[in-house]
Amino acid sequence: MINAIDKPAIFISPDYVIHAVNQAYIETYDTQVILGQSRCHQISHHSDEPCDKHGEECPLQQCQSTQRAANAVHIHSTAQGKSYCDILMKPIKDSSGEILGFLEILDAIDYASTESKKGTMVGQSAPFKQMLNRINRASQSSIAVLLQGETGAGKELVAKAVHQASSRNDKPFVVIECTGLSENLFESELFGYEKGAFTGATTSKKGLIEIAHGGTVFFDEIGDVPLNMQVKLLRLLETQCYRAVGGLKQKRSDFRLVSASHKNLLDLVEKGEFRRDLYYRIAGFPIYLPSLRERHDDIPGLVKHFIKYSEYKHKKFSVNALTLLSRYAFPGNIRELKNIIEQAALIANEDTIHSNDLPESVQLTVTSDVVNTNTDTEIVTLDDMECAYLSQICSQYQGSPAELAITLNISVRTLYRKLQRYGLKLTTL
Ligand SMILES: Nc1ncnc2c1ncn2[C@@H]1O[C@H](COP(=O)(O)OP(=O)(O)OP(=O)(O)O)[C@@H](O)[C@H]1O
Repeated sequence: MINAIDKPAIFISPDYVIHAVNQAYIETYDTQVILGQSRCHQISHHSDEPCDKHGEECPLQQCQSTQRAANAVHIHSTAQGKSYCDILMKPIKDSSGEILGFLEILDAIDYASTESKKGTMVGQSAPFKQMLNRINRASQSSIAVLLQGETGAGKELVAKAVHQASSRNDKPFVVIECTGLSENLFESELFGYEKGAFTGATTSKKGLIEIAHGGTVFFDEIGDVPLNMQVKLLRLLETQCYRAVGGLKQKRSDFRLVSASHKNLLDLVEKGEFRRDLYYRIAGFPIYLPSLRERHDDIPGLVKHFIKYSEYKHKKFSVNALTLLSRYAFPGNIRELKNIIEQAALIANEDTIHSNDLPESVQLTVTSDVVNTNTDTEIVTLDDMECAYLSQICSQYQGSPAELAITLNISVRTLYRKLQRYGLKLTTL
């Protein structure tokens, strides 16, 4: 029976011991499975302890406490290295309802990775894993997905992931940028037009909705669609039918809907700026994208990833520069991080990128953050405080090192030692 499942699968008893395994599972992992002896965590995590001892949620324990199927996203050690995996755990009961064991079915997530990998979403923080869990759930059905998150948080990348992980992945993924769409453009871009429909329409043109047939349409910044066009959009989404501009024939397109907005759409509904019926049509399955501030743990991995795929792959960030980055608030999220890394790598004269190669905005905000740190909420180390303070001075001070040393009440040698330690340079040097 287990071999009838085409994804990697095992049957385990409540003590995590594997009693049945299919070929797909054996091929996924590099550790040999000995039936009646090997435990699932030894194979998938190379660990002698269950995964909840290492900060991951154990779906087996969830299953045991709820008596129902459970799922979780884990990082597994596979034959191909570390990779994301979506786990579905189902309790198997006997005729009296007693749990005999658990069926574990695994689904590899190839659109995300823990380490830098081209074309994937990089991250390993808890909020990132929660988001992956939602993406995987959404991609298994054709429910309308609404992505909500700050600008630059990765909404387009997530929309692509939903498409890539769905059964429509061999069909088109079409992006419709809703910001700035006038009424005329809205209709001709989405629905296309017939020859002679308006001055300049010398040939007929297919609309984006027709091109997307069979695939996914991503409406980016859907909150920017003006009220009068929202009615037309709702009609399209409800019926999947439309007419090209200047055309008489009704056309139909089968597409999966993914929308995104950085604005709070429910607030817009309350203000009367977004139709309530349209909101409920697009928000079948909301996915929240955490801001970079909520996933600070992912910053070092993202830094490595962006450097690796830049022109400056040989350069590296100093520990202090990374510390400053991980303290910055990133209002522009991952897009801002990517820009900052490219700028700093370009500015750095050496192979090591130091704190004072970072844009002033990072150095200044971080300094004031650190200096103003409220000791009730977070205590920073004296080294971090000193590093942030000196980096602020370095970016602003116009005098000589000797004058600065006197002001700081330290010797010039101590000043140079500290600057070298934190990878800083005075602008006047
Ligand atoms: N997890 C991630 N790993 C690697 N790169 C990422 C990740 N998330 C986002 N990016 C990159 O960050 C940049 C911004 O992402 P994206 O355009 O998807 O954001 P957005 O939320 O759609 O932005 P906007 O709201 O401005 O449209 C892109 O270059 C994207 O490739």
